[in-house]
Amino acid sequence: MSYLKLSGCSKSFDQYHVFRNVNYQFETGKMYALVGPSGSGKTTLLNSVGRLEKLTSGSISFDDTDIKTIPSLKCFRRYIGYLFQNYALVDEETVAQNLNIVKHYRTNVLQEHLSKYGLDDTYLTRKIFTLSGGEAQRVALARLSLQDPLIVLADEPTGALDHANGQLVLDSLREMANSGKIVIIATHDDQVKAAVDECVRITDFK
Ligand SMILES: Nc1ncnc2c1ncn2[C@@H]1O[C@H](COP(=O)(O)OP(=O)(O)OP(=O)(O)O)[C@@H](O)[C@H]1O
Repeated sequence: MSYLKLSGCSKSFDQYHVFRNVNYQFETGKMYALVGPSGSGKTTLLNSVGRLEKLTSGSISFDDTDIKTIPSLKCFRRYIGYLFQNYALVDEETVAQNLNIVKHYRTNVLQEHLSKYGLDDTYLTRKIFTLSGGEAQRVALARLSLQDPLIVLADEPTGALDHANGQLVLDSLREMANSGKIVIIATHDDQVKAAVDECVRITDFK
């Protein structure tokens, strides 16, 4: 089993302390919800793990490797995958172009990953702006599945979806956890809280 370990993590913006001295260990194969009131620092903590934010102090390691020592490209290809509330897809481009954004895959590989999320071949040439929110999030899941990262960071991934599409996202994230990934979901959604193995309350660290 592998671990993502947060040791003495603190983050401030100027004089404002978002979180202080966070110590926590996430395990592979588990799904976690990061919960707390609006503005409590969930996104900031998630982005610190994902190296989109720099910690003010402390460290984050995967097993014995400090994640900030991993070369950026390797980190974003192999270690960190993201799922966002707003999908983070390029609206004016096709589904295939969005799936090929990091690396070019053969069409049958794209089809295989789309079909896992209930999207048939006709979606490959659809532009993102023609998709529903639920379909767009399935494309984002297919992109994540192609990337196959060790750690999945999801920021309110069900926030813009109805219950059925939210459940599809949660079932897909559960499958990723079962395949040995660490899945961390920043959320306010009770549906997510009910689906995870552990709820990590960010206010407990303050
Ligand atoms: N780049 C920044 N500069 C200054 N302050 C920031 C910055 N990013 C976030 N903050 C502040 O840090 C605090 C935590 O924000 P964050 O988005 O992490 O909270 P959150 O718990 O994810 O909130 P929500 O549930 O509303 O999404 C907020 O007060 C926010 O204004």
